[in-house]
Amino acid sequence: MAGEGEGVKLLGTVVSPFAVRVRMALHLKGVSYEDLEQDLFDKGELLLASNPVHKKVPVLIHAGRPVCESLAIVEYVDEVWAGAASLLPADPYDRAVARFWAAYVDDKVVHAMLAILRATTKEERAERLDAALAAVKPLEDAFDACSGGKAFFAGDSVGYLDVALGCHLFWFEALREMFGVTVVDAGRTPRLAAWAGRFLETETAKKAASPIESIVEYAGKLRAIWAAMAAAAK
Ligand SMILES: N[C@@H](CCC(=O)N[C@@H](CS)C(=O)NCC(=O)O)C(=O)O
Repeated sequence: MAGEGEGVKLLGTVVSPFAVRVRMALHLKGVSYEDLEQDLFDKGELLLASNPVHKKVPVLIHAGRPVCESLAIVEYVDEVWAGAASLLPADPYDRAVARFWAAYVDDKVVHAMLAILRATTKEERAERLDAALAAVKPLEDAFDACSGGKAFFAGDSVGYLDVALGCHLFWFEALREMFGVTVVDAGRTPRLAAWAGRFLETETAKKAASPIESIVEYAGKLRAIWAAMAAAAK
């Protein structure tokens, strides 16, 4: 196994929630790394060679070897830098539950968020916001069982599921700025809203945060590309 102290590089972008997730894990574990900002509209050789299957960020390069997929990277970081507090729960059942919800976030919540961004009319966006609120509701319902009534999904401090969901809060905020929609809503999901407030106050969230204006700019570019593709397909 590669040594803990050997060179760590992160191929990411400042706006990628999945890269933010990895930055959060590295911060929690106290790992120093080099952040290599990628241009996703003009992918570089290192990214293509490091993640030839999906060609996506983030990729963590540790001692020259690439690790792909943000949740796999978080688990890798957790295992390699085992000296710092564990991100995943110690109990196998709790670990399985945390992994289940993290996969749920990346499937249902991310899908719902992108659907809002892709909407082309106000009506479509309103419908998709309802779907997004329905997608986050099960996480609201799971919060007490996961947290044991404590501040974070992982208990007294931030852990695996906190970073799995928390990395998306900056995009939620960008959607609010762009379209006035609120995905984690204090009225409908009060526990999640309170959790989000606490999470954003942590040093980890502050250190890894994406600037909202950069997300808005990037999201605008994506929407322009999708609109051009739709027009070309007509
Ligand atoms: N499941 C992947 C998702 C990564 C992902 O979607 N990355 C986006 C940026 S947020 C990307 O690299 N997109 C470039 C592309 O699709 O070509 C993970 O968790 O790492």
